[in-house]
Amino acid sequence: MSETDAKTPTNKPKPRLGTLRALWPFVMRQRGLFAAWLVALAVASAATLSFPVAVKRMVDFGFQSGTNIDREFLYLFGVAVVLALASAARFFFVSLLGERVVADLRQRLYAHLIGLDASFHDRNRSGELISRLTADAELLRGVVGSAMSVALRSSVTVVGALAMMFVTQPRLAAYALVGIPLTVLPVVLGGRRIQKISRTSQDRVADANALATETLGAVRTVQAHAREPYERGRFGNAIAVAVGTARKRIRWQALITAVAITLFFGAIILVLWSGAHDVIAGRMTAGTLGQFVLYALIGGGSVGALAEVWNDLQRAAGGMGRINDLLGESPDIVAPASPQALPATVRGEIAFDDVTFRYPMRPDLPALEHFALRVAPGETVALVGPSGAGKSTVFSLLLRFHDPQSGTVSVDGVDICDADPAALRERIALVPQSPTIFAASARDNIRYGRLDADDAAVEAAARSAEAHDFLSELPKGYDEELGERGARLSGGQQQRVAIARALLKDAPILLLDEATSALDAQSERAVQHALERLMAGRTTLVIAHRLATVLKADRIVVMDRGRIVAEGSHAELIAQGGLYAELAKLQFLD
Ligand SMILES: Nc1ncnc2c1ncn2[C@@H]1O[C@H](COP(=O)(O)OP(=O)(O)OP(=O)(O)O)[C@@H](O)[C@H]1O
Repeated sequence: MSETDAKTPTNKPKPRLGTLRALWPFVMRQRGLFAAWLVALAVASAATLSFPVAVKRMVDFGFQSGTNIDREFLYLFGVAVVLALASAARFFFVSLLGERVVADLRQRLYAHLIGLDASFHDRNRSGELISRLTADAELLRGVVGSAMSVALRSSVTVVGALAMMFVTQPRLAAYALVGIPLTVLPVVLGGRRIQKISRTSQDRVADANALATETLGAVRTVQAHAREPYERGRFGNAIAVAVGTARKRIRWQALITAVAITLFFGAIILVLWSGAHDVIAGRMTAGTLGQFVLYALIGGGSVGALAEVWNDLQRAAGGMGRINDLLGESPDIVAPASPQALPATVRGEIAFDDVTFRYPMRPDLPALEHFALRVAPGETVALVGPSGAGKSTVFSLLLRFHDPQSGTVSVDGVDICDADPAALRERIALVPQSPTIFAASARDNIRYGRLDADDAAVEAAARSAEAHDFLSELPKGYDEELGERGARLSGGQQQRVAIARALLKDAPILLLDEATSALDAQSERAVQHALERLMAGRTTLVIAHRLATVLKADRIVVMDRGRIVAEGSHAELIAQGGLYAELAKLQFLD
């Protein structure tokens, strides 16, 4: 992917109304509802259009003495009841259709987003993606659940009313026909503009959402800096900008509606004026003019509705364009068509061969350069180096979050580019520096390591990780909700939950990013014990920050600027002096 593509979708050409076609497959998955809606729509429209006929009968015959006026009113009421029932059915089917289609779309979008690779998520803010999932999807609910309905219903009504106007009075109808194209023109022209503004408007909403997601997600940092007023101001500004753009769109929409309605009714009134003269001259009955007036009003109302809906469709096309862009993103990291199976006998051997890698967002700076490392099954290798040396990148490449530009990474003798990423990741357990604790029960948090583990296995893992004691002391024990990002646990406790998760996963390869933050002595010892149990019998790559860890490693690899600069045991490396000796002095104060 080139760098211009790698930017956010903002630079892509704006979508046309045609983007809404992408909704069609989703609608077709609800065929039954769609068909039921069409039937209800047809019945309701027929009932609407037969109203003026009933009115004409009432006026022309019902008011003549000697006829049965009651029957005419009964007929009128019958039409009203059919209209009511059919309208209710139409509303029910189309609203449900909207809900289902949007639910389906959101589900697909989420499923797609969560599968996109690290470089996609590096360049897209999660808050913005959430906005696509919510605000943009919401716009489409409006389209399917209402705009589509109004559009079709109004079109049917306009055509029907026009046809009936011709049946009633061809000459007057011909006059009215001239008025319609006049009204459609400004609507179409204005619609283009609205779509453009609308897309910008949705982008601003996404900006505000992204900001809120980020700051609410880091609320402690915000409060610790006493930056609540600052963040309130920033969010307020983002919202104000969003409202400003929306206002522009609304203004255009209002203007177009006014112009369309004026033109249409202007034409109708002109026609009526001429009809009124016909009635006075005795060329037409009053009932016929009444029927014509009603058709003209029904038709005119529908044209107004179409004008509004046209604008809604333009807005939704903006949203759908965004969603389409996202659905069109394909991950760079995919399983090959016929992935090579990793050997059945798991050894846990790792090899980096002459790997050079630059992050897509930093093409100028190699994060790893001619990096070569072999780790034997069961060996523990400590990675040490200054910040930015590329230690975490080693993990990312091994997990295949990114592919190197040159060189190969292999596990158990298989180039990981030839393997299925899911199979590869099954063989690796990661304990990150700040573990991710989900807003779920402690049990489910540990079970994230192996979803089918039973309660006994979860508890055994927690015991080995020295997490059992504090977990069972929680008010609800293992069923206690840990709060978003583990807000209810201390740092050391969070680490032990993460270790329990990795123990449960029981993968042959362990990637461990040691926490830099100092724990109290007791917690530290518990974490160390838990880690020892976790590392036993596994190939371990550890980004080490503690002397104890470094001393226990089979080998220490010193990295600087993406390269390996020294290798050996602690004593050997200290004796060599150089970067390691310096780092040791600074870092391993204990
Ligand atoms: N997602 C990313 N996009 C662009 N550049 C990145 C990304 N992640 C890391 N880098 C850059 O790659 C280089 C190596 O980073 P890496 O995170 O591997 O270093 P590290 O040794 O783990 O550092 P630390 O000990 O501070 O975590 C750094 O220069 C960093 O700025």
